[in-house]
Amino acid sequence: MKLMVTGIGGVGGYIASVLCANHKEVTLIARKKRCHALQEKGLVLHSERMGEKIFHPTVLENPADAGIQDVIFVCVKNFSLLEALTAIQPCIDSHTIIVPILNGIDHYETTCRFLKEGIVINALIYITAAYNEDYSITQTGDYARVLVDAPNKEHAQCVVSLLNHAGILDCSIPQNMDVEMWTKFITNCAYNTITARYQCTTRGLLNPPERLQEFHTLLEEACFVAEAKNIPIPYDLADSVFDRMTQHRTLDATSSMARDAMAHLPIELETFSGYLVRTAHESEVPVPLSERIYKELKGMTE
Ligand SMILES: NC(=O)C1=CN([C@@H]2O[C@H](COP(=O)(O)OP(=O)(O)OC[C@H]3O[C@@H](n4cnc5c(N)ncnc54)[C@H](OP(=O)(O)O)[C@@H]3O)[C@@H](O)[C@H]2O)C=CC1
Ligand SMILES: CC(C)(CO)C(=O)C(=O)O
Repeated sequence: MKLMVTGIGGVGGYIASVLCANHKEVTLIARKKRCHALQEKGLVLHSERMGEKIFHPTVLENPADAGIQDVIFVCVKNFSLLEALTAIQPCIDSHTIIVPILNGIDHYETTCRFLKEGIVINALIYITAAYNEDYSITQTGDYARVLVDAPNKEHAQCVVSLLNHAGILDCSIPQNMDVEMWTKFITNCAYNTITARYQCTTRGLLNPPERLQEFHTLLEEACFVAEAKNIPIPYDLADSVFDRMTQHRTLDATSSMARDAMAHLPIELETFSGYLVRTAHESEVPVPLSERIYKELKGMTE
């Protein structure tokens, strides 16, 4: 089976490691310095789930050189999605499965709309992973969980078979993918936004205490928007996400957007608060705190 991963950062590096540990024909797509580093040193993983590993898959800058693929995982930031999809088009025919594993709410629809061929899978991931200066990948924490779905369950099942490996990555098809997508989106609109705004870990939200209140309010506002879109989220979702993020994860945890903000890299602001605020306006749902923090983050990152 010919497998490709494009976007070898935190998420793509971990997904690629899982594939390399179990399959022979894996091609990684990376650009410039990252491509050269991966070609020279291999894909180096430091992981609480997988341990210390080095894999030596094929690494290319131009996806077209790899030819038609069976499955392609797209693991770039949301703002790089169209560029990455453009580059992989020569690798796609009508049987190719494309799995965009990104945060946000619209990457599945964007990918379906953009690609003329191929079978697109809806996917999301819970993980903490990041690339280091030497382009190695560090995964921390005891969780790495992917949820997938597609109109034809056999296609989604094919991705589960590739990714689900006990102790390394949990991958399954949920009962209601819309609810799962919105649950993740609501989490990101609040947790990623507040940790990026204050450039902090969860511990940094405890003091001053107003920050915790703001985190809860952001969760509530995002839940109101989901409800206005008739997404059947649980009635206590804001409370349960709040408890999960503050009580059941290490206080040293933070979000991918906070890490990017702290490193002065582009952030997925439009993917989270930008999209939420626009959707709230369309649905006439007031989201004053989301709007305020959206503007503040925009000012901080421009
Ligand atoms: N990291 C995490 O813990 C989590 C991340 N997510 C989500 O997963 C998605 C990916 O995030 P993450 O892995 O952190 O992102 P990273 O910034 O770590 O990695 C993105 C990678 O994509 C590469 N890239 C960008 N454009 C292209 C392109 N056109 N072709 C090939 N490669 C490209 C970048 O390389 P280059 O150096 O060339 O730009 C970089 O290696 C995001 O939507 C994020 O929100 C979700 C849950 C947790
Ligand atoms: C929920 C969380 C914080 C971890 O998976 C995340 O999605 C991120 O860091 O972007």
